[in-house]
Amino acid sequence: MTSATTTPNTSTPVISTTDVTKDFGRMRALREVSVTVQPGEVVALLGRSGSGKSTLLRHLNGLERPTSGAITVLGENVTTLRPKALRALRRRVGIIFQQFELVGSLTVLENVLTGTLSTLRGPRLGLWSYPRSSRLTALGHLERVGLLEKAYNRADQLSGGQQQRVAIARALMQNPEILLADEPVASLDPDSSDQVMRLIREIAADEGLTVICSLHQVDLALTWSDRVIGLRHGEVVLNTSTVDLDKSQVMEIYGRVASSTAELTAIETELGSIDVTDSAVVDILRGSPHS
Ligand SMILES: Nc1ncnc2c1ncn2[C@@H]1O[C@H](COP(=O)(O)OP(=O)(O)OP(=O)(O)O)[C@@H](O)[C@H]1O
Repeated sequence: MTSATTTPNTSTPVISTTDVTKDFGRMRALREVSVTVQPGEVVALLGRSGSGKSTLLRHLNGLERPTSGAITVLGENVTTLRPKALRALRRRVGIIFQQFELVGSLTVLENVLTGTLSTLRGPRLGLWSYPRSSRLTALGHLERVGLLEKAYNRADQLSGGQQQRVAIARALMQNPEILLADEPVASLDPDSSDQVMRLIREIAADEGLTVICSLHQVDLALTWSDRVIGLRHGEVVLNTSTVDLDKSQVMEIYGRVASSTAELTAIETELGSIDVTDSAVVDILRGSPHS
């Protein structure tokens, strides 16, 4: 695992976007997004469905190209990289998804091993086609995520939370310096969501891994991240250290930028229920100047 020693924990950001705008036809998905992420930070990307979270994450490993603006990841200008250099960069950036993307008919161990495919020559078929060192590393990662005893089970026999932990182990096979997590707990129940977020947080701390994780839930963002970047209609409306925030403040910011009471209600429903005894929130709900 690459640690913070190879990506020095200085003020040089590992990720930096400058005025990134993305249009899909006439649909503007990102609006002049400028954010930086420091080495070892765990950042939550918070926003409703359609606010641009996945689009921003996809720009960070070059799966999308911005319409305008600049993106630097691990010192590389992602927007101008040639395919070979982009593949090399992607090996340094692990990614996990809401739907885990495991092969259900394969064993858990084989699924983890597929995380090495980008570094091995030729196709692999079956456990024994992988080098012994890779198999040992994969078993180590399974132990790290608490699933060593499931190594030889079929992946589709595992619960959703367990499958996401397998996906994390698979991402670790790349020795990533950055982990992008696209709604990693959106399909999970609250307990499993907490377990997965705790695991991501622990691995980030142990390995100096930088994490950007998109989430819908304010509670999870505040509990497990160092900083929350809030998106609304593709625009950054919040970019604040978690220690400086509580849930009502997040909702207040979303309330201030909501264009109508109906939008605020929808935001509130989607980002999580709020304590209506909180005076700031009650003020917004009662007398929104935007309604
Ligand atoms: N390839 C695409 N072509 C056209 N429109 C797209 C494309 N990808 C995303 N969009 C649009 O861009 C906007 C932002 O989408 P995005 O998936 O980034 O949002 P999100 O915040 O990740 O949402 P969710 O939480 O539902 O995943 C949406 O309106 C979406 O429909």
